[in-house]
Amino acid sequence: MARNAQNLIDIATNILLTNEREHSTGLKNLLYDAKVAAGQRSMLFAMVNGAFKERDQLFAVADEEGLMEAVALPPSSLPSPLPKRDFTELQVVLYEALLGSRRVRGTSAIVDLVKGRKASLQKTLASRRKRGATNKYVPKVQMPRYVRVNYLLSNDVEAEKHLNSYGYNFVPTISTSSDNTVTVAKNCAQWDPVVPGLFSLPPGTSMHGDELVDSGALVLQDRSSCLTALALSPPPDARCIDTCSAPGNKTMHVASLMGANATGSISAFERSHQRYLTLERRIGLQGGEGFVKPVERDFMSVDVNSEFQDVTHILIDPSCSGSGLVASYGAGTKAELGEDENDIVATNGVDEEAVLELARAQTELILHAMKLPGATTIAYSTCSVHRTENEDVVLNVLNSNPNWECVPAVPKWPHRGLDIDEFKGFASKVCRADYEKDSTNGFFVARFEKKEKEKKKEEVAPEEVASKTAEGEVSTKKFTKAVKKMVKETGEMKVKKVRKRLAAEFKIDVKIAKKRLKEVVDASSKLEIDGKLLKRIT
Ligand SMILES: C[S@@+](CC[C@H](N)C(=O)[O-])C[C@H]1O[C@@H](n2cnc3c(N)ncnc32)[C@H](O)[C@@H]1O
Repeated sequence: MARNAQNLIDIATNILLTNEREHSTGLKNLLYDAKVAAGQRSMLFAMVNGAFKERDQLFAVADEEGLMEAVALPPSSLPSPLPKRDFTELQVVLYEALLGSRRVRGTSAIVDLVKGRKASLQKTLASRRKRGATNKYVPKVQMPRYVRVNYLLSNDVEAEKHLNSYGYNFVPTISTSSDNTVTVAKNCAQWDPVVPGLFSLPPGTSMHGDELVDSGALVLQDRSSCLTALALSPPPDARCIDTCSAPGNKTMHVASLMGANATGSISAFERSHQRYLTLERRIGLQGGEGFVKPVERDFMSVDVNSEFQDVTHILIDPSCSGSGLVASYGAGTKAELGEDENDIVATNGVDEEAVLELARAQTELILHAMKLPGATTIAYSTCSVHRTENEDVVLNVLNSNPNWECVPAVPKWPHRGLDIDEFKGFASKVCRADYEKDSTNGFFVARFEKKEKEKKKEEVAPEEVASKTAEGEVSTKKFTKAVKKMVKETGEMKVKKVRKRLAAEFKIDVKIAKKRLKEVVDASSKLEIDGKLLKRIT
């Protein structure tokens, strides 16, 4: 009996672990595939779904009871990978003991632990409910304090001197391709091995009121959040768009990478008025005025046939579920930490519909950006760990637009996409970040590039771009070329016939063709060879 019960707990634990490993939002398939006796299937469904839904509540109770520590005492005060299996089994057993069948059966050490404390755990749960305690469980995460040097206003030497004056010594960073974690000792600082211009300080270091932070020369930004601008890395003369900018951490990181002598520009879109105001302020504070232009507008409203035709590089960091945010920083205010960079729509507890809706909007943003004729490079990121918002989005985009490909983003970053068969075409090219492996929030980044042959097709002269009109989006240069060709091929022709042929070729109204033809002829100084002929036909 106890063995059967333990078997069910083990199956439930494995399902939850697989679900987490594959960053899937659906448990249904895993439950259907489980090998259990017919009579046990409904018990398994209830156990897995209940433990999954009530995770925060259960862990919060366990934490108050000191059970989290009892399951796995970290070897020191430093963050250490938690033995995931034990915690997941604890989640299942707690569910059964407190909310499910209310019985604790099984043979494992976790079952014994919960059995011994059942009465006390029940009391804690009841008291939490009575005092209306939130059911959110925030893991005690100790993350280094990350600081980025803003190269528009400062440099690494100045930053080092500044930190030295506070008693911090820069020490060499120990990092290998297999260990990308960051551990900073007391009074030490270290440059990031992957992200240029980013340094880390010990967890809990408050930078509140720091002179260089207040002046915008130093920016408090999480390590993972720096990967997007790095994946884009536009040259200093690039024309860029950030489609989802506020509060501007990634926009201003792109600006910093382009440098103080950049000749390009960044149009920073933001659709929320409140957040736009923050963006505008931060662009000013961090030295982006003139070069970085805030645009209070929904990026989806951009007419890709007539606006921003010369934009080559696009950053897309859209609203997401925020499921990767694990950091519970020790000190510092929200604004100080730049936490409000994340526009979180659905948090834990995974609302599958909400996540699918986000993924739809994320896909549309990328596909819309790809329509800009000059676009060659796109960096896409989320602070979500769900494949729905990450690899699935990349796959959908690549299937919908074969003119673009996924290319390696930040090759130095050791952790790549989910190793699942359907993603094998690009999994090694995208980056994933994870608290346990990279000492940062959960994050995802992909870089898309337009395929070479498509770039050539789209190459258009600047004067041609400027002459595009809403009247069928026909450029004067293309139109003139077509008229010349037509006249050369056919010799004299009735004007009506010319108009009709042009209208058909450019898929425009005959009236517009007439107007455009007149424009071409009026400006026909360059059409001298055919001038006579053209005058006649008009
Ligand atoms: C995740 S946050 C961006 C964080 C920002 N990239 C940073 O690093 O500071 C997403 C932001 O994009 C905005 N947004 C979402 N969809 C948008 C759209 N279609 N056009 C313009 N802004 C959008 C949201 O209002 C929100 O402020």
